[in-house]
Amino acid sequence: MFSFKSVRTVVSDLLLLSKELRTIEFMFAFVLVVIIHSLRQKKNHGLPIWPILGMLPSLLLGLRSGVYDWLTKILNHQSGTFVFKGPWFTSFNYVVTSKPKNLKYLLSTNFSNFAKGESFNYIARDVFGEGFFNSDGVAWLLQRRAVSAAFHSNEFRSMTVESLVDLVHRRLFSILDNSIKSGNLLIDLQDLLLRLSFDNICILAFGVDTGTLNLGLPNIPFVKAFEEATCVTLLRFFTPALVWRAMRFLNLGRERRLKTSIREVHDFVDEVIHTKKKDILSKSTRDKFGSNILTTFIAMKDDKGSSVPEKILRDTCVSLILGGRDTSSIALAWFFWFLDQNSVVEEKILAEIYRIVGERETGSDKGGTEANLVVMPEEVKRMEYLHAALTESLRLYPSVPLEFREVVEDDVFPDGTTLKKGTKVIYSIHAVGRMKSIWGKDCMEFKPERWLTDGKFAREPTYKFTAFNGGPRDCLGKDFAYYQMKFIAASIIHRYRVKVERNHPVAPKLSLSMYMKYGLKVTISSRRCEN
Ligand code: HEM
Repeated sequence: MFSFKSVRTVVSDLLLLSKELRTIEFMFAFVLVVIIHSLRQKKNHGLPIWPILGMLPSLLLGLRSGVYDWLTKILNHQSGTFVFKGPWFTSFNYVVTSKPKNLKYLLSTNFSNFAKGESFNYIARDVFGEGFFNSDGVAWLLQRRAVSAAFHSNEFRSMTVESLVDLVHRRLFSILDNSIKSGNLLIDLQDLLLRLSFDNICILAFGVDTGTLNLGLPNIPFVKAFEEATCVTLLRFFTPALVWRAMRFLNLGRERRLKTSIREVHDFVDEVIHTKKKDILSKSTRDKFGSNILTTFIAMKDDKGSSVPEKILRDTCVSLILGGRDTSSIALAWFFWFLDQNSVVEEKILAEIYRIVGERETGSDKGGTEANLVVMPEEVKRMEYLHAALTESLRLYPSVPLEFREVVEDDVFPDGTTLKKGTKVIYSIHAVGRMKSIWGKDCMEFKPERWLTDGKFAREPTYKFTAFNGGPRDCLGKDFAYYQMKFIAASIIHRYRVKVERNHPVAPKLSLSMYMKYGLKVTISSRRCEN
């Protein structure tokens, strides 16, 4: 029998339940509306915008899957520009672009309104200080002028030729020959190329032979520390400032590793500067590699007769290593990976080398098939197809994939995007090289021919091919880099066949420079055996 009381309890329980159900229903509906609303933002903004977190969840997913391709996909979808909105109440917002007309405006037309800026300078200051990659105004201009004068001197050019012959023919070839003798061992070509360009820039810029490409491939702690430092610095750009600053303050995680790496990088460079200064003062040892950028910097005096401060010397050296070591070796690693999949291109490069060295005057080393052939500087310059193939590789895998700027005064991009003073701008060099609107439907294919007109290399404007930047901040080492890359590539291709390991994983690493994340594992065989 039901009592009146128990019926009342059941009814009140049911009422309570239905109230709770309604609350749950309401919350569910609310969450659904928020999700639908956030996802619908994707159509207009390129990414969902979530309450409080903004676009951060998508960025975290993008960082996991590969940030360069992720950005390129959004940029292609958004016709070349989108605004990244970070969490509420933070300044973690960016205008991201890859539109040529915006780039022309930013790099050249209104260059002075797009600085490296205070916030980016702060992010990279721990590693690069006030070095030319990380400074604006007078500090940048003075370093640029000094580096430019050194790069364009005849002495620098002839030293480049000399040191490359030694590094490639004596050191690199010994290692490659050894690997053949030992039964075609797997080698990491990217690692060898990085060692080569590191030794080369240290010889040319500092007059110091670091010998990382010597037989036995010695471990130099500086190298690992440098790679770690550039990697963590890039991650800071994609982390809300509050988070990475807190991690730095508490000495946690990657910020802790960064601190150790920076110490090692600075110790190495300080030691180089200290030794050079001692050499100059004592004059007891003659500089083995003649004058170099560092000795020029040490000797420089301002109007008041003061020398360049030690800190600026260090910052310039660290920037020179970044510019000189990573860029051209990484570009070569991607290039050899492309060649492995494009045997026709490799054959064309080989044919070009044979044709050009075959035209040498009688009496000189004719040796198109000569094993020890040393390619001469004038011959390197005439290698138009090789130049095109390297450029094509850089289009798809630019050594510097992303660039960062800050807007100085309120402005508007030519595509109509509003830029408030202090807006942070990222331009994706990686995306510019992969836009259908610039390169056509076959933009993802590796085709050196797209750079050739009547067999001659035809350059594109710098705001379409931005691998070397453009305008007043364009790459000062471009000619040097092309010479170095062409000389190394021609020498290797002429003498060896390079085969990439089957199923070798290939992906770009997240860092300031676009290393191959897993290196480039290859086997080498001698072409002599084929003739
Ligand atoms: C494939 C090879 C290279 C590529 C793709 C490349 C790319 C670039 C890019 C994108 C910039 C602009 C950086 C910025 O403003 O933040 C730059 C600047 C610069 N690069 Fe290169 N670079 C290469 C090789 C080199 C080499 C080998 C050197 C020197 C040994 C060098 C020296 C410089 C210098 C000094 C600047 C500073 C320009 C300035 O801020 O005024 N680069 N390079």
